[in-house]
Amino acid sequence: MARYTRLTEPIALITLNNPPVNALSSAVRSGIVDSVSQALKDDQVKAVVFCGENRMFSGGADIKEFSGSMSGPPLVRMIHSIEASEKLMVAAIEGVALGGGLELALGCHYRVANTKARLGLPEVTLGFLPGAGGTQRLPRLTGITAALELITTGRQISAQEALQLGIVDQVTEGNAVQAAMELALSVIGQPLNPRRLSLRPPVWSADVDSVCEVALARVKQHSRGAMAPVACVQAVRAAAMLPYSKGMEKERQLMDTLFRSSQARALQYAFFAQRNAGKWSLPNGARWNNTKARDVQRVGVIGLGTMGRGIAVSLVKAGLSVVALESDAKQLESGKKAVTAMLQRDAQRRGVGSPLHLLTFALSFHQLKDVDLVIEAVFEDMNLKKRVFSDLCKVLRAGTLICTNTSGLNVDELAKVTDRQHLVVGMHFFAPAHVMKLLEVVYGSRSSPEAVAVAMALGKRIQKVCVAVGNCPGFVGNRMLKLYMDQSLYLLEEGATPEQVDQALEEFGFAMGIFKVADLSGLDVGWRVRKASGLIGPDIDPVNPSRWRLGQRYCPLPDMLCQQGRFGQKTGRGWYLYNSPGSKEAKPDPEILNFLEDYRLKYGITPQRISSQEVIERCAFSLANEGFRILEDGIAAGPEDIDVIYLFGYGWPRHRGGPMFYASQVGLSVVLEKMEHYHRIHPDVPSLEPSRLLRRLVAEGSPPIQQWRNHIKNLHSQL
Ligand SMILES: C/C=C(\C)C(=O)SCCNC(=O)CCNC(=O)[C@H](O)C(C)(C)COP(=O)(O)OP(=O)(O)OC[C@H]1O[C@@H](n2cnc3c(N)ncnc32)[C@H](O)[C@@H]1OP(=O)(O)O
Repeated sequence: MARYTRLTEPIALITLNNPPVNALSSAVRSGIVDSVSQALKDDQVKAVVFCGENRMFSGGADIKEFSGSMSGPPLVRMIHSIEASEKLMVAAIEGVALGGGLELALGCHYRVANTKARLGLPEVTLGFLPGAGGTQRLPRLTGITAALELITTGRQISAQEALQLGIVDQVTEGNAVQAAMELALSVIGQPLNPRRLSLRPPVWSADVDSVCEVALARVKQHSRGAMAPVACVQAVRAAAMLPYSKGMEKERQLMDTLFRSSQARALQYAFFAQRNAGKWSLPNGARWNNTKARDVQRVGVIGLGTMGRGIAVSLVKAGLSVVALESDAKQLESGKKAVTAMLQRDAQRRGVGSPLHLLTFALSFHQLKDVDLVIEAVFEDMNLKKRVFSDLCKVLRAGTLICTNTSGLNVDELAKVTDRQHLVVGMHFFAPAHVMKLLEVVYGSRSSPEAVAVAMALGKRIQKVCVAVGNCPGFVGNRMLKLYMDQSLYLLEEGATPEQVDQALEEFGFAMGIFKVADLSGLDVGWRVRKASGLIGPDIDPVNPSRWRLGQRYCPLPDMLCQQGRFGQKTGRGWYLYNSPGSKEAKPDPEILNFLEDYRLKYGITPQRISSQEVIERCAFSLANEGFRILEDGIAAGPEDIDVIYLFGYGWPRHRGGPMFYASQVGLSVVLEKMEHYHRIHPDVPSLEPSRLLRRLVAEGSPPIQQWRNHIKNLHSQL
């Protein structure tokens, strides 16, 4: 797990060997300790160079080990003895040096990095701090301000930036091991104490308190209740105030608290859930590792509205050739201007050449004849999409895939109008499509495994987090969102205000409360969908709209707002008031409070005091309860996929893992009890009834989330 090699006379090479990222597992740490001791015993060896197998230094501590009992040599002690060694230690960094990987390098006396290497301390993203001395050594190299920024964000930096910050001593375009050996040979014999970061005094300066306060305010604003960024600031502050040994004590105390926290468990779960999502499987047994995706080079994008523009930009940025089609010259021109500007801005920001040569703009379907795959992104209207699909079949080559960007329309119904149902899949992008990371890849009943594989591979290529999901109204994300929105609206009817609901959700950690999100997306969007689905029609009294539709409770509040022209941010008024149309700052609107009071009076509803706890329980548990139904229906392969969708598409706080993980943490029996309670009080809301799978998991002793897939399999085999 760590290979020891004697190089030229005075140098030994220690190669970390634990593919794919050379994580510092217990075996690797043991290997390093043994190899260092071998080098120390060999009188001929004057210097040691550390590197990683396959030109990858190290991705840090082995995250899998955190959930078990830790064994092997502790990282802190190992790095300390490397730094304290009387022989010269040099890190040769290629690929990445992250977390414990970088901390190991910081324990070395010199660091050399290849130009393409990336360095960082991302522990904060896993709910930790750099607990192997990183919070004490890094500030002693870079100063407090840079260390605070790097450690509280977990940002990865280039070798060049690391050189500027003093984190590495040399950057090489060539082989870092070779460069590290040359450096070692040139400094052998020089005193090592000045190179031992732990011997440096605290990095105190007169403005330390104010710098740390600013950092604390920033992390509190961004972290939405996450503990780790706050602990990172406290640990770095210690490096400014205390000698190294005392700073290390502080680091350890803070780390102990974080290590035991449910937030750290949630963040590590999220790390693996995200990577698991790429390992898709379909109910028919097709999987990511038994299905080949053919190559896609040229993609057609139909419709250059908001979604089509973002999709085209994502594709071009990934180096794909794109034919972007619009139905009339005016729309094409405005789409072209927008896409071009977005791409040019991006190229400028990244300091790369403009990729506009990859783009062709078209008005005729014939220009799509030689594309490998089409993404239709026209307006969310089934008939319009069907027309586009059948027109496409007249020009496309036989094997070309047709993907629809829809947020919930029936993929099977669309596929039926084509001559290639097996090559039709949904690709549900999230707005703005060039920014949002999530992509739901929707397989219909006839979609072939190859079509799913192609869509998933394309999504990965354009750097999306892709989740394969089955076909049902709203798929996974929006199907669950509907129930979450319903509960939020019922809470308004029962006595809450939009800001009260939003505040509870934001304190829970959501990026934005649901009413602010609704204002941002536009209330008219859902209004149109409700009209199209027959929930609003000529038989509904616009003045006293019914609160009972299609056999269950219905909240007409958003329709009533739309009737008043309150469409959200775009009209300057929605659930909140804005300074002007398009402005983003949401302010409570007294008119809304009066409107809600009148509404309750009109319908004889006695307002209740709604606690934040009730807001969270009704919203978060409803999401999870529907998630269980989605699992029962086989629409998502596992709870991790649902959580990834909520983390990347709906602003669910990462330090709470996702709605399914949250339910598992709160305790499934608690969730069941609460759902039973709310369903008893609101029997007119069928979705509050606990799902069968939730009941079953509780009956089976509430197994850990990692085992749910087996229980779901058993459930399916008994159906
Ligand atoms: C205290 C805490 C200390 C001291 C720490 O060091 S905590 C760990 C800090 N390190 C990190 O947070 C780095 C995490 N890893 C990554 O950011 C990326 O994996 C990568 C940049 C190193 C490589 O990215 P990429 O090439 O895209 O590959 P994947 O992300 O898909 O990863 C490949 C597989 O490796 C597994 N992996 C990655 N890092 C670790 C790790 N530190 N410990 C254990 N396993 C790791 C990852 O899960 C993938 O596994 P499979 O899905 O292929 O099974």
